[in-house]
Amino acid sequence: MAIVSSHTADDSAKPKRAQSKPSAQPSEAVELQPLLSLVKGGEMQPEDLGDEVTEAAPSTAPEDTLRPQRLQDYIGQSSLKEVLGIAIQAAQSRQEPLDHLLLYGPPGLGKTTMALILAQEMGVTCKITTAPALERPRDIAGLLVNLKPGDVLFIDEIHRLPRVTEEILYPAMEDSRLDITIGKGQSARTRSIPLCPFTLVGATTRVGALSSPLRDRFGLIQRLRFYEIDELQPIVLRTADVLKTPIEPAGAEEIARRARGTPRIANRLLRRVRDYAEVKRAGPITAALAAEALELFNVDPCGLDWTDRRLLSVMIENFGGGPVGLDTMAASTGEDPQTIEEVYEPYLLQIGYLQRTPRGRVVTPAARRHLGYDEALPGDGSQMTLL
Ligand SMILES: Nc1ncnc2c1ncn2[C@@H]1O[C@H](COP(=O)(O)OP(=O)(O)OP(=O)(O)O)[C@@H](O)[C@H]1O
Ligand SMILES: [Mg+2]
Repeated sequence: MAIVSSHTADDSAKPKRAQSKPSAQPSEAVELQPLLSLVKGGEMQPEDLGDEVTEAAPSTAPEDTLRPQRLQDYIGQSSLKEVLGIAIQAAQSRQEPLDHLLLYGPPGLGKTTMALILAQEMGVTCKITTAPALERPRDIAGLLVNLKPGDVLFIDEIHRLPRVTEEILYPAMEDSRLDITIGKGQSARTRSIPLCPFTLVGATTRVGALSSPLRDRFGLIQRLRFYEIDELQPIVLRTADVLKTPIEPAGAEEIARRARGTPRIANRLLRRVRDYAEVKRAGPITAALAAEALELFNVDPCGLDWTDRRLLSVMIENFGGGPVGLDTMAASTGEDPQTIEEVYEPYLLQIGYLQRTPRGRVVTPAARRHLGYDEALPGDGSQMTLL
């Protein structure tokens, strides 16, 4: 079933709709006019259509209320903003849709937010869906035929698109054309339906998992990087303002320092600190209060949580610091290998606590120091120089 939610350019005052997730409640069937005309003409059977293509019900999901609406309010990612700012201006002056865009990077860095901003800046609607919801060709067909000129179609986790669905996207992206096969066996025929030119924005945490034909059809491929503390601090201040939570700049900085370079985590930590401050009736969030609360929630001064510390300490204690293969790390910690690779490892690599070598992952002396282990044990990052 394809679940899609729409964000229109002028809906900032309306309640925000949920980012599409398979759990969203379907409410209203999407029009399938061009396909329906084929049904009326007897060329397609009604069962050929995606009868479950639906729109998600409006929602006030906390994440949606915190998203900045305009490019100028999107903090950090300066080179991404510059590239997209130019692309928007050029597309607007030519009165064309924006080129197809692939955004990749670890979770929570602002990919969905950027897709919504792009639609807002272009004055079009953003339809949001996620690849696992596009199981069958008719799911994606139903979405494509309903796009208006210039609309943004945002597909989250695009590396998970099934092959059959992906192949429908190729002519749609290149020639604004939908090729569908009608009927089965010997009587099967292919029909082409013209589509409105649109912009596909794909998001993924695993750009390497995309097939090259799909990757090559994106005109813009942009990576989101982790945020610096001085970029996360204004994000925390802005969120505190939206949540009407009194906070001092130093309090916001303390939260930013422990947020693993990730806005979503910064916002989540702020909510935890806000709870703590309210329960303790502590007044505005100061640096000391933020530190006290986050210690309680097991978030250390570098932003490492219980799982990060466990991954590193298992590697040090059981494998002399590495090299350790991903599957071995997963088996020894009980974590899923993909979660380690996509969620935990990128930040540990970024802050230099983990290194990847051809023989596996290695814990660095800096990580040993941080966790209070003896730095000079065999198997630590000093072996790296030999590899
Ligand atoms: N540059 C930014 N400025 C302000 N807030 C941001 C920024 N980037 C992200 N956020 C906030 O962080 C939260 C997570 O962002 P978003 O959902 O866009 O991340 P994502 O990259 O799509 O994550 P995922 O890979 O898990 O889908 C949102 O609530 C958003 O408000
Ligand atoms: Mg997202």
